[in-house]
Amino acid sequence: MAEKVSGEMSEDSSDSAAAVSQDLRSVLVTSVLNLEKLEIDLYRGTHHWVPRTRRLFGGQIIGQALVAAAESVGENVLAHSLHCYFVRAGDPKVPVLYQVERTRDGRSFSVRSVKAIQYGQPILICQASFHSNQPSPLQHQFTMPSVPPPEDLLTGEELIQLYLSKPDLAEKAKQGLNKLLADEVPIEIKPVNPPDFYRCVAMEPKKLYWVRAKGHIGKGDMKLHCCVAAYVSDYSFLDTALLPYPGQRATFLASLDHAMWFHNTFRADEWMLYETESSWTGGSRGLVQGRLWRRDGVLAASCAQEGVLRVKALTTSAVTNESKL
Ligand SMILES: CCC(=O)SCCNC(=O)CCNC(=O)[C@H](O)C(C)(C)COP(=O)(O)OP(=O)(O)OC[C@H]1O[C@@H](n2cnc3c(N)ncnc32)[C@H](O)[C@@H]1OP(=O)(O)O
Repeated sequence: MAEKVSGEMSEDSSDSAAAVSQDLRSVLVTSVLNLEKLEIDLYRGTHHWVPRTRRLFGGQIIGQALVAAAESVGENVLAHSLHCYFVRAGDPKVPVLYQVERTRDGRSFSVRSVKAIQYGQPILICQASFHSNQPSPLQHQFTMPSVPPPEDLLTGEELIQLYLSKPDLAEKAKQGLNKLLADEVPIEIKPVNPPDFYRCVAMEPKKLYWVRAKGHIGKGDMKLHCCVAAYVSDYSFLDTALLPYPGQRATFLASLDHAMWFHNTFRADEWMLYETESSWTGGSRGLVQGRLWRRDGVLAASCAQEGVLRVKALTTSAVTNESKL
């Protein structure tokens, strides 16, 4: 019989003392990243939130692939990096199978290859590397940008409500915002520098927002926090590259690859600052880089992604009504 893995981790004593009720648990750990084990190194994952593009959310596939890879390594190693290619669109109508290949186990590092499969074909290929914790005299990192704390900022939902309260809002824009509100994304965000709704001037391709998984995860297993962060890191990442182009609407936006490096321990259910920037666009593609900061200023993880960006010029009246959350 198939068993569930990873999502339901053991609680540490402070969490069990708090007796976290089931409905406060993050859906990311109870469902999305809770894979069904079918065989040794073979898992099945199901979907929770599906974007309006009707293709599977890339972050979900990466997070699930990392759960599958992490199941096959020792307890004392943590993911330090992953490199993925999205080779086909994921179909939300069927589950995804994850097949793990144990590429190498060394004294310090273990490498795994994971293929995410639908209809017998790979939709994602992922290499993940795990490392045992080792001390080092070499330690440096950039400094976290100075921003207002999450408590002083509006959530994505509150910003949408604010935009919806504008009396002269066009019907089409209202519909778009209401659809956004209805989305059941298992992530909470608080933008630090949200573009003004009516803004139709080019912005620097840089974003800053506080982000965390919705619901409670607990201190628990650092491996699982890495999987949750992998999920979160793909959310609203690639659209950073569109900020300089208010006159263009994306007709096709899809990530081609995603890389991630984990530097320090963190909790994915606590606010982290996501700093994203796009260093380049061209040839219908765009490159974005991201840094996930713990709120105490420690750099938790770095990410990079290239995506396809196909756009269409907006008419002047449409530019003013486009939502740029
Ligand atoms: C943004 C965050 C996310 O999570 S995105 C989700 C994760 N990423 C993904 O799902 C991407 C998965 N990968 C893919 O879908 C494929 O690798 C992609 C990127 C589409 C590869 O593209 P390609 O090799 O062109 O595939 P294809 O021939 O099957 O075409 C797909 C659709 O694109 C169109 N297309 C192709 N080339 C052009 C072009 N030069 N100009 C305009 N359109 C083009 C094709 O006609 C095809 O369209 P359609 O699907 O038939 O409507």
